[in-house]
Amino acid sequence: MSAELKRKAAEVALTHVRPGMRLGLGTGSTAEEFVKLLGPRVAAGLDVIGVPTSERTAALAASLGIRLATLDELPELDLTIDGADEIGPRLALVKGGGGALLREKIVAAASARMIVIADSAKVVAELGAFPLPIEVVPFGLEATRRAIVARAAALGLEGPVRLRMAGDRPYLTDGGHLILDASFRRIPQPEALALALSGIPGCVEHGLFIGLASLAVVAGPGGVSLLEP
Ligand SMILES: O=C(CO)[C@H](O)[C@H](O)COP(=O)(O)O
Repeated sequence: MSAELKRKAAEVALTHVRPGMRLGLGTGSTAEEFVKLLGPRVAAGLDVIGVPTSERTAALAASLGIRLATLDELPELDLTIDGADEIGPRLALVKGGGGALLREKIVAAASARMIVIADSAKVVAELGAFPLPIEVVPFGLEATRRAIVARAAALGLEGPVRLRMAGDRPYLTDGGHLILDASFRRIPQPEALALALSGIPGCVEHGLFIGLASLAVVAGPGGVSLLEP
């Protein structure tokens, strides 16, 4: 997606921000467009406080003068703005392409509302073309991977479950965990898959966000559209 489309979606999301709001700040290139637009508004006097979902977003927001807090300091948020890798029916999402899914999900769950910003290519009739990120603890990695394969086989897993790499080393999340990217191609039963993955020891969190988003702002060549669950 072009930076311009990302910015258009972010601009619409910004109209939902009110003075005094406690904001969850998402991660990824689209969420960064939102943070970049929020910075000048804060400099112009908009009083909000942000809880970042990654060290990367925290650094960007701080550089723009946005007041930040931890989720422990502000455990209830008004609104989270974040991107997504896929937006499916009823605003079920796949997230975690940027590796921040654990903090993103905790922050979204602590928010009264979550607005997803994306380009129209992220909207799909069925989730699964984007490999599902699954955050796991390093201990027992291969046993956890096999358990994921065994549980997910009946729920649409078609391809490999691969350890995400950053160059020649495993990618490490902000929480010190690893990410397995699972190639489903189709996820016909997201709720059942989410439940199955959550029950696997060693699996910290998965990238299926179900029932969390209340609005999607989708920018395409023909303009911006709003999707509700
Ligand atoms: O889930 C995420 C990070 O963990 C991102 O929101 C997702 O990967 C979309 O990123 P982008 O806006 O760069 O396409």
